Amino acid sequence: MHPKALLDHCAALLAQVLRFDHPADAVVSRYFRENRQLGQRERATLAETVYAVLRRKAYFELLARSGSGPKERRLAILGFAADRGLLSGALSQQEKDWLHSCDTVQESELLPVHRHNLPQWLATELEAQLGERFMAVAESFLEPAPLDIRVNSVRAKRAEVQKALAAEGLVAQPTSYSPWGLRLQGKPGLTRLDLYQQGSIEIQDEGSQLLALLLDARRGEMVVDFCAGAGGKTLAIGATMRNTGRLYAFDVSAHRLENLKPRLARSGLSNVHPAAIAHERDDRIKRLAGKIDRVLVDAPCSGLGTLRRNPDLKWRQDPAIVEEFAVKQTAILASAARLVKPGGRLVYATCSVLPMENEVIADAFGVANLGFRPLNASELLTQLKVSDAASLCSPASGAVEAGRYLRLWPDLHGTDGFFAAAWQKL
Ligand SMILES: C[S@@+](CC[C@H](N)C(=O)[O-])C[C@H]1O[C@@H](n2cnc3c(N)ncnc32)[C@H](O)[C@@H]1O
Repeated sequence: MHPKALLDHCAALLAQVLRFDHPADAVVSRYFRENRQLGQRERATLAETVYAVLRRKAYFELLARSGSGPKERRLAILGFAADRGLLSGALSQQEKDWLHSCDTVQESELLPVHRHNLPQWLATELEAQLGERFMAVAESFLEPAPLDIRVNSVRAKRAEVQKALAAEGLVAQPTSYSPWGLRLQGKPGLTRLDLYQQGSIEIQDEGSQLLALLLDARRGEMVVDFCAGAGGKTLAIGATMRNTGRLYAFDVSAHRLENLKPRLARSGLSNVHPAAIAHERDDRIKRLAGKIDRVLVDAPCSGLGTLRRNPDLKWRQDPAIVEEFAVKQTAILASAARLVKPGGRLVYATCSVLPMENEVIADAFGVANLGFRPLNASELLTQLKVSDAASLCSPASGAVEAGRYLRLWPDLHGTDGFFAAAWQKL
């Protein structure tokens, strides 16, 4: 495809994505379905251009104030995710001169908003929480996430998978904290590999793997993954149970649970029982009350810990939506807690970085549920032989002891932003 046509596609797709009426990945997929003539490379350039613009939208909009032509085209030029030579072939002389002048802008001259590229409400929240670390965290969210896989311990060993990947010419290193993880160099396609087709690997951020690890589900237990979705954590939990016991995968979205089925088939797990529930007080939940050894609540949340992958979220969420999530999270956690039997473990987790969806929910649950003993995440992970577990957890704050909560950050741990709290039912 001629670079001019490719740039036109980028601008057209950006115009759709920047309406923010649907998630960016859904808009991109729809655009690809509607434009079947686009090849693999062109699709990659289009998607990466859109994501580059979403990441640095505030900065690019500043640059786009100068220049001429439709705004989406200017943004697409700034974010264009292929080499400059190719881009040049698509630009007028005036656009080339404008782009050259944009290249000379010094970072030191920029206002904070043009460096952190966050909406003001979110910048304020994060700055209040992070103080001097704020800009480092914000900048870490501007980088694309690495590609992590989880080795399915029911099917294979991590070292074997690393070797098998090497035989395919793929470089992968063991992850720093998760015992099952490998981090790939670059972003190779993995789904065509036998390793993937035969269920030895799943694509999963290292942070997600650590949440499943924290539940520490054992052989023969009764376990519930309350918000299982497409089952990323379900599969990891099922493997820690060595394919024994009974693992219920609940979700209100039957559609998401459908997406678990092919993954389940590949994984070789036969201990997983997916079931759609109407809501968190569903009769099915009532019947299991007090019977479950371990319950994971991977709660619906703003997703603001995943901005490296979903940069549109920062422009689509707002404080009112976060407030709604907090209400939902409180209700789901309270219902899920009823499942846990005495001596059993409850884990509450999110992929949000906002205290309102994390510490505030967990602290309030603790105050209202004295029958649940808070567990120290750092101690649990140390027992599970995670190296330097204390560095993955929150420092002491107010009445809360150091290490109480798991708190993952891209700048510190190279994972998405995650939170988790654990309790034991007395
Ligand atoms: C963070 S996602 C889960 C991701 C999944 N655990 C994984 O690892 O891939 C949250 C899920 O909660 C589900 N959900 C929302 N409200 C719920 C409720 N009241 N009860 C159970 N699940 C709910 C959503 O459908 C969504 O799939």
